[in-house]
Amino acid sequence: MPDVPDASPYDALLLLSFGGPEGPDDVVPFLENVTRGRGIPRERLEEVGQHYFLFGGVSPINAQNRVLLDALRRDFAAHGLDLPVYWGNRNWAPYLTDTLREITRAGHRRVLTLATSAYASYSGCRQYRENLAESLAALTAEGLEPPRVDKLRHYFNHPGFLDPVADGVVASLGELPAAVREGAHLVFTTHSIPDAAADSAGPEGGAYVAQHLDAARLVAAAVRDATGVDHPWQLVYQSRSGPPHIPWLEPDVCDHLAELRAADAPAAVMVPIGFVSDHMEVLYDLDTEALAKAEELGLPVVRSATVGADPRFAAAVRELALERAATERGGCPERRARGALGPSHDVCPKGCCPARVERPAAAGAGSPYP
Ligand SMILES: CC1=C(CCC(=O)O)c2cc3nc(cc4[nH]c(cc5[nH]c(cc1n2)c(C)c5CCC(=O)O)c(CCC(=O)O)c4C)C(CCC(=O)O)=C3C
Ligand SMILES: [Fe+2]
Repeated sequence: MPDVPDASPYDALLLLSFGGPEGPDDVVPFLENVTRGRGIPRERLEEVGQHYFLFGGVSPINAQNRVLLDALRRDFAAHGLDLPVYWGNRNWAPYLTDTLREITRAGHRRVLTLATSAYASYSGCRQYRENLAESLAALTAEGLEPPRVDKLRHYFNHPGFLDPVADGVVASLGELPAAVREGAHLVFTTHSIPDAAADSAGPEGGAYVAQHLDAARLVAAAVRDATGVDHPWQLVYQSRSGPPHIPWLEPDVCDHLAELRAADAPAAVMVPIGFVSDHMEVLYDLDTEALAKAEELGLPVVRSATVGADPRFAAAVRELALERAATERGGCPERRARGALGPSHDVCPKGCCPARVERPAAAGAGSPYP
């Protein structure tokens, strides 16, 4: 008789994502939701709106999440894990508050959250926790008694995240012309954030860049093991917004491609390590803009796959959920993680990834919703 996995005290898993428009009429209201109170220049918003209109006003992110949802449910069922999976977004339907209301009405009391962002930062972690707190407040105001909500630890260095990324890079190298393959550079790319946000990311600061560097190093090592070739690599940034006088993480991916060309690099693989699935940043900023730049430069470039709904990632989510459940029951489960940083913290401490203006944040120390 195989072991029945024990998720107690948890009784539901919440897939928490960004959300995106599903048609042209959604684009402007979606952007208004995203940018409310954030001081993003009007021109930047119009520009980003155009990226969505170029794809019929449809972001790929919701379809990606539906596939992930399905993969998680199938993986849980196949392993006898009885943990219902719900999906809610911060910025578009299905909205987080509606999903948490459904979870509350179904009688669930302990919810574990999987955010579709693998790294620490204000935008990638605390902002999700602030939105959880807002939704819990809204439900409380409706007279409901919402469940306790926790968040899974960062998974950037989990084998179930790293292995699919590494396989994607190996596959992309295989798509490059044989003559330039061996000398190809690996261009790991992630969302730029303000320098100030990078400095204060995580419990001790600096976690956003440190986590990306470790993940990139581990993937580059896995690629070397698979191909026998030590490809040079670098971490670069994309999708910068905000006013130009505020410093954000650099170099930009397109500038880096130009530098590679100038240095006579024969080819490159762009590895969108900062993104869990094919978001608009991948489809537009990389596949449209950066690949056009590469073409203009005459540099052969291929973009490698995101993790998406890879079965190894779904299995990693199951493993992380069971790990956290065991920890909550007072046990000491194995906590798998590769690299120099070790497994990330389970509970964000009070000052983790601080916002410019402090707001209540759930699923961490100091949450008003214990
Ligand atoms: C670190 C990070 C992630 C990765 C972690 C995670 O995945 O959460 C991420 C993801 C995403 N960002 C997304 C979309 C947008 N982000 C914006 C604005 C911003 N992002 C920022 C950072 C991040 N963003 C920042 C510092 C800003 C500036 C304003 C602010 O401080 O908030 C804007 C406004 C326009 C603009 O300024 O570009 C849009 C439309 C979508 C949906 C894409 C789709 O539809 O597929 C996704 C997954
Ligand atoms: Fe963003």
